[in-house]
Amino acid sequence: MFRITKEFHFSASHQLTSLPPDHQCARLHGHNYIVEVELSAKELNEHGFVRDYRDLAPLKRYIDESFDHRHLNDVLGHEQVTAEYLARHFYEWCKARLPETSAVRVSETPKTWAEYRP
Ligand SMILES: Nc1nc2c(c(=O)[nH]1)N=C([C@H](O)[C@H](O)COP(=O)(O)OP(=O)(O)OP(=O)(O)O)CN2
Ligand SMILES: [Zn+2]
Repeated sequence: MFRITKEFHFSASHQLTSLPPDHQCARLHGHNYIVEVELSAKELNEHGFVRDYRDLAPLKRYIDESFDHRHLNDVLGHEQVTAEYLARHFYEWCKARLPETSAVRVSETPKTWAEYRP
């Protein structure tokens, strides 16, 4: 199996309102998010690629236009804007366009990663 990954970066605010009020993430705050998309294939295409990295350009546009410098509770339309839910959201967006999508990871801080891999 061959696997490739590409990272996308954006900055955004969120507020996890279901957490207890003394949890720091119940307050409005922001992160410099990293989204890492993983694509997999048993065989390479005629160019020796799982998929051209350039084919992920629409995801960059989607992130720049809809997520960068926005409030994620508004973007996703719910209050549980966790790294886990973001990873699943981006997985489903990518899978609908790029069938080789096998997982998406999201980082909120330099020490944390959440992954969605069905
Ligand atoms: N499983 C999850 N736990 C937490 C999430 C999440 O999305 N999934 N999100 C948050 C906060 O939004 C934020 O990411 C804070 O994370 P945390 O690692 O607790 O933040 P710190 O950098 O302040 O942690 P230190 O240990 O002080 O470095 C919380 N949990
Ligand atoms: Zn947070």
